[in-house]
Amino acid sequence: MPSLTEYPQVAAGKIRELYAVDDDHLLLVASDKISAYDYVLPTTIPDKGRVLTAMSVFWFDLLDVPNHLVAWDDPRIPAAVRGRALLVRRLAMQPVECVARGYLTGSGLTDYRKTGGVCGVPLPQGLVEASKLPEPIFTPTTKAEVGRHDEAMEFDAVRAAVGDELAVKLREATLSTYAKAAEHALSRGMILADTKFEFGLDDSGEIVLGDEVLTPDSSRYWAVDGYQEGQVQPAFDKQIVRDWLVSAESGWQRSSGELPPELPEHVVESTRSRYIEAYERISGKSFAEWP
Ligand SMILES: N#Cc1c(N)ncnc1-c1cnn(CCN2CCOCC2)c1
Repeated sequence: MPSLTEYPQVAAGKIRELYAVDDDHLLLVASDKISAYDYVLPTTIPDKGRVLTAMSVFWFDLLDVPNHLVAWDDPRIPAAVRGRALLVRRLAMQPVECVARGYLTGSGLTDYRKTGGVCGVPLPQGLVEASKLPEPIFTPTTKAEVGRHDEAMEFDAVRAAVGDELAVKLREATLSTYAKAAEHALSRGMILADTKFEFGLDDSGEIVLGDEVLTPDSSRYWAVDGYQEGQVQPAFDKQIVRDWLVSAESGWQRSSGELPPELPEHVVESTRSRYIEAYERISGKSFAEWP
């Protein structure tokens, strides 16, 4: 069994790293780190990396779309990261974050209030926080460098970046995959408000779904119970952390620019439970069965 140190690191984000296994394979490793308010918090959430990896594996298996997953249990995966690592095939990743939105919130709502649409896609008047959109929309962004925000792209910018034909294929793949996932999530009592996919091309030029998929880090999940148009919905996974950080108990001021403090044990444990609950509700499986 190899050690992770044998694999050169080829990319790293706030929460995950990517290593080269060989010319054709990479290892996508999820940590237990958690971010909130654009900070990576000093406290980790035990098992978060394993839960989110298990969710990606579930979705790759459920969705009938070509994807980069080779294995999650393979001799090439070091024991130290087994269960929170995906062995994937190397793709030519496209320079677009492929976002699908079924509901209006966050930066999409901000764009709508300024322009009447999102990423140049016109929407009906009268929509409010958390409104369900008449149909899901493709609202791509750039892939910003670590520490910077992704920037909204209109469809013409996607066409300029990847060409007309591939732009259309990315939009279709994004919306069809979102629709399948949102339908399943709803059947499990969860609203998939929006999600971000990353696609690459394989050697035959086929579009292949990459990165992590449909995790609470790449998606907004809301519980159907309690959904209320017109108000900010609690994030299924991170709301406990967000609320504690802005509560008097934390002693932290978001506007201070200071790093957030360590999380108390009760917030860590509740948040761990929420990630596990999200996985078990979506997959119908027990997390205890994950390696
Ligand atoms: N997945 C995948 C993949 C692939 N299958 N083939 C080639 N490149 C990539 C790749 C390279 N960077 N990213 C962005 C996601 N990164 C994850 C780690 O953390 C940083 C962000 C994906």
